[in-house]
Amino acid sequence: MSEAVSVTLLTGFLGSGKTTLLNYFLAHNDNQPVAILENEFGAVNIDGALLRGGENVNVVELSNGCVCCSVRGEFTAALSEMLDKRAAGELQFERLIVETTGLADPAPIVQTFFVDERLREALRLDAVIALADAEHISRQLDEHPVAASQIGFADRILLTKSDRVDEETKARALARIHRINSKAEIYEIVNGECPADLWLSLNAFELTDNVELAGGFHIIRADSQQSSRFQPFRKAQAKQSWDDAIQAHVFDAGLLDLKKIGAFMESCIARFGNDMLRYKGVLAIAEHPQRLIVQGVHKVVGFDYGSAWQPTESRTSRLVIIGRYLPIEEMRREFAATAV
Ligand SMILES: Nc1nc2c(ncn2[C@@H]2O[C@H](COP(=O)(O)OP(=O)(O)OP(=O)(O)O)[C@@H](O)[C@H]2O)c(=O)[nH]1
Repeated sequence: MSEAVSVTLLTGFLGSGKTTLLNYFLAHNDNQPVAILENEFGAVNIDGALLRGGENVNVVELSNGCVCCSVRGEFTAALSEMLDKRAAGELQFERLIVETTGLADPAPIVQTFFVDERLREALRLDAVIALADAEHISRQLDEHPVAASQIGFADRILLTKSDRVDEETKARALARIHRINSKAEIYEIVNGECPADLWLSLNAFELTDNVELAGGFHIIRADSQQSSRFQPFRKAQAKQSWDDAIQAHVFDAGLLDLKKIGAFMESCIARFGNDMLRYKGVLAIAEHPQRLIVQGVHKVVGFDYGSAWQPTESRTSRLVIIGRYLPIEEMRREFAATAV
């Protein structure tokens, strides 16, 4: 059986720049066979000239509704059909990019890749990329809960259109995005000019040891000699608060008891799994030489042992949960009680 196809899910509110990013990618694609599944209510947004030039690009449109509403049906069927055609040699692609409509909640789409058996074997979800329009994201978050869900699910966030806002507006947008998802790295891009390796092949669903929080954002300018510049978040902005239902919560501790942390995770997933969008932990287990990694999307969870602790390292545990309506104080108490 051939290797699983790497899938990137592109999300972001209406007009956030998804198609612009795709067009930039296609214009700079080095002929790698790629398929794009578009869910755009019939509108052909991908630049036709680019498509004609790119013989290794296949665009499939899913136009009878929004993927998040028909996820068990049309979306799964469209993916299966693409896989059938690939197996029959009618479609060639090593990579699949799914562009969702700006109004789609990524939750059911992400889950499809883990729940459907055939898709789970043939496709490997690489990462969820969310685009956020620096000019409009604050209003979109105020008015549309789905905008927070898109950001909450993301492994990486691309902040677009910063050329249209002043520094103050950008800083506010960044602080709010970071409060919803403090784990995803943020890259500021203009007109889709983003090197492909910054949003493709991130392996975000692998059980890796990394549970760092983003401390700032990267500025990408295609015309710049320097390809990327890191800028820490402003301290003052971090104090501001908004009432987005979705938020990132960080739980820190030292050594944990294996049975207790197992029971805590199981109980959280059973009680609150529907409201836990994404979570990841790198945990130090008493009397165990390796890190315990836990990673999940709602009720789909994976555990594994990662790299060994070095003698010089202090064994600390960190769990980050991006969720909504969570009884955080109660969860903090329960998490703390799993310490040895
Ligand atoms: N000034 C500026 N305009 C941008 C930038 N990125 C995208 N745009 C423009 O924003 C508009 C919307 O971009 P699209 O790429 O169509 O956005 P989309 O997310 O695909 O939109 P939907 O498919 O409707 O959800 C287009 O006119 C783009 O040219 C940017 O960084 N700066």
